[in-house]
Amino acid sequence: MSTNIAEIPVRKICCIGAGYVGGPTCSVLALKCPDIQVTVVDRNELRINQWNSEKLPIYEPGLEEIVLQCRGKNLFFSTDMVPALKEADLIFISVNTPTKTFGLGKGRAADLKFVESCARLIAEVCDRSKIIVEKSTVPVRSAASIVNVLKANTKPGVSYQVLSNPEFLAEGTAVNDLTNPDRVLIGGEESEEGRKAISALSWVYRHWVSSEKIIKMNTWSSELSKLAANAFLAQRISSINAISAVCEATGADVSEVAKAIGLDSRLGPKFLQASVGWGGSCFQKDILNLVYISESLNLTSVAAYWQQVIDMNEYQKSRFGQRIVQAMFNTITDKHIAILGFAFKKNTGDTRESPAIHVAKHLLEEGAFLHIFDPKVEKAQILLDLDQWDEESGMSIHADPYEAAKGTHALVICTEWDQFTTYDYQRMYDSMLKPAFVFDGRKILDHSALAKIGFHVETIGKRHGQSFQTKKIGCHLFQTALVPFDL
Ligand SMILES: NC(=O)C1=CN([C@@H]2O[C@H](COP(=O)(O)OP(=O)(O)OC[C@H]3O[C@@H](n4cnc5c(N)ncnc54)[C@H](O)[C@@H]3O)[C@@H](O)[C@H]2O)C=CC1
Ligand SMILES: O=C(O)[C@H]1O[C@H](OP(=O)(O)OP(=O)(O)OC[C@H]2O[C@@H](n3ccc(=O)[nH]c3=O)[C@H](O)[C@@H]2O)[C@H](O)[C@@H](O)[C@@H]1O
Repeated sequence: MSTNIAEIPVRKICCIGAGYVGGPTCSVLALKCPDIQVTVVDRNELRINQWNSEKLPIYEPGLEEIVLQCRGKNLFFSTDMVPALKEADLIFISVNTPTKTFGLGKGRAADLKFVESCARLIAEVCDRSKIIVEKSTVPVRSAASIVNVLKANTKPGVSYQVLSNPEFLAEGTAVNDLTNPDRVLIGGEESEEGRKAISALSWVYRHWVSSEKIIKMNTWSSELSKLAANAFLAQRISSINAISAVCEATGADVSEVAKAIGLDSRLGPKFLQASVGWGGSCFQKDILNLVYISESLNLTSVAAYWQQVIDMNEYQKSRFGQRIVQAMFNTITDKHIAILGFAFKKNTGDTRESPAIHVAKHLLEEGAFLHIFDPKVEKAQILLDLDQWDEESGMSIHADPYEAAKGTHALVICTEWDQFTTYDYQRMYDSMLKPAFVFDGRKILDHSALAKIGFHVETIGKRHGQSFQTKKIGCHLFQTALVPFDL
């Protein structure tokens, strides 16, 4: 579709929601579109103050530079929602869409109360027609609900076009994902007005995204594509994690298997890193949402299929925790264990659904005392995530990895931070109790170098070092945990 820039009057954009999506997306938008004024609004005053301060509310490589360059020029953060909404030509709704915690669909359906309240506010305060862009991840056909709410409350003479424009950025690489997207989806109504709205949003993206990457489609396809993309990505990790369990039981090495699979050009090498399990704010909630939608449509086999992707992830997280206990002679009560990495992945301070939380809780329940270190996660966040335990009874949180390791029986790697590969593990080993264990839940360390130092090393998807348990300890408990043959 050709777009005539001069005809499209998008001069002011407002984004509701200054979170992990709204903040970075609008910062890049402001950087790439100096002719557009972008205002990000949020009802959370603390968050807005942080966006306006020197310490941004989220850590994302490359983001600070962009905010500093654009803030106060064509990028603004505010809690004053009404004027920003009234002035905007186009409004992004980028609020959270968590899993419902009560009522119909509890534990599975997406809670759209924040999206709905945005639609109500827009209809209440705006007195001229606008384009509303659904940026949040929502169940398929949500745009219809937004249209209904808007129509029922709209002022006379005002009309809205609602577009679906899901976001595919991943945390830790958000700036690069936004500046070089694989694709931009724009779903809209199949009408003249719908096409005009799609063109207007497309014009905004055309400031930096080539037209071949801007894919126009019907609204429901666009909404469903987002859920499907996350489900496929998570499914891939669950699949390699399922294979990792077979590797541990047989002597195959999951890294070798992943390499072999990934060289098939039909499959490709990405997202085949076996791990302690996937985390993050979206995979779980979006798949649960897909499961709920499928069940609601009486597609029970489809629902069961996607549910299994989540179940496999739960299995993987639990399996890792159990393996730590088993390897440490079936008891970790009163033992000191260092957890290196608490974020759900590297290059972010976000801990939402982090597998580290699951592992830490498992170890705490088994009676261990934890020493936690993460380069970017705030202490208060860790205490909040592990709120049943406090600093005296269960854990201490460290600002230095060597301090965290000192006097412990084991190191547990839960996040794949690059700097973890450069630490002086000899120094850590010398300060630890013996035998000293390493449990590498991310497969990032040099295991033979660690074994040379003297560590007993266990990792995902590789049969664990039998020699230590069977030859040196010889306890029957271990024999049962091991596979019945030696390679
Ligand atoms: N986090 C991520 O990497 C990605 C998230 N998404 C989707 O984007 C959406 C937003 O996710 P995040 O940015 O991570 O959420 P978030 O929780 O970091 O931010 C959402 C913000 O919206 C604000 N908010 C909620 N209701 C509001 C209202 N009525 N008025 C004003 N502000 C309101 C909240 O105060 C919060 O600051 C979700 O649907 C998510 O599934 C999509 C792609 C990537
Ligand atoms: O909708 C969303 O919120 C986003 O969800 C994911 O992004 P994100 O969760 O930020 O990060 P990912 O890189 O996908 O990692 C998710 C989890 O999987 C784990 N992972 C990833 C890749 C891999 O090979 N193995 C693996 O265990 C990561 O460590 C992390 O815990 C998707 O990658 C984004 O495209 C999507 O926009």
